[in-house]
Amino acid sequence: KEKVEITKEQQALMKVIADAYNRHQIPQDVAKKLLQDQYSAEENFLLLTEMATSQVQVLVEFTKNIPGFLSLNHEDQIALLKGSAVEAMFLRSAQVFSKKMPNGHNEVLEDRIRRSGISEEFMTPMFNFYKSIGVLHMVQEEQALLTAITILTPDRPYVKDQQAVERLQEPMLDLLRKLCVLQHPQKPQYFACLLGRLTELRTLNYYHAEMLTSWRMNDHKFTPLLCEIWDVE
Ligand SMILES: Cc1cccc(C)c1Nc1c(-c2c(F)cccc2F)nc2cccc(C)n12
Repeated sequence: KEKVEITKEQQALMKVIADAYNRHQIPQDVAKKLLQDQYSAEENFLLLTEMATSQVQVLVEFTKNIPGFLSLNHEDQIALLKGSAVEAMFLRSAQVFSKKMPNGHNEVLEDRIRRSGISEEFMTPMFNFYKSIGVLHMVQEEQALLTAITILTPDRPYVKDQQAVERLQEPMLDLLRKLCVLQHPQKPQYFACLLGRLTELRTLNYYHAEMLTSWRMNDHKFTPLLCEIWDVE
């Protein structure tokens, strides 16, 4: 049985990533608004747009705190952010959704999302993913590392220096593997399961692109930041 040890520098890396992840939380006022009294589909959509915009801002701030990210080629930094935004936001909202709020609020948030003019065909994969993340009961450090690993995916479109991204992603994967062994000793497959969620995440890019198109067809307005990160309008 191998003895799993987290080294000093891995502890330091963990602290930097976890602090960055916790420091940049979605403003509670935005999430709280969603839980207030009745809204029309239009108002629900506007609130979700505000929530999505703040999620992109939180994502950019978190990414800037990933050790080594700002030393990457600048075009590659943009390519990584644009290529991972949807996945990182699904991860973040899955975590917000699956535990952050007092009970009863999850149903209200789910109801708001379901009644915001988004068609059913996108709801099912979205909520299936939220549930599949919820059942894992990830600790904060695992969530933060998994998000950083998602952002540091070398084979995003237009990334030129993939090796430089791999060199940043590998230590995160190694640290996450050790953390899973230490946090979930009774589940030897836990690390593999987390990586399996990253594969499931990639399929959500497709649904998200479809959602954007259908919202635009119904003449829904986005914010400039959302237009920029997803090249719409
Ligand atoms: C904030 C939110 C939470 C849960 C579900 C949804 C539909 C949203 N809202 C959006 C998302 C989005 C996201 F922010 C996180 C996860 C999955 C997502 F579809 N993406 C976009 C893009 C343009 C406009 C909106 C309203 N929007």
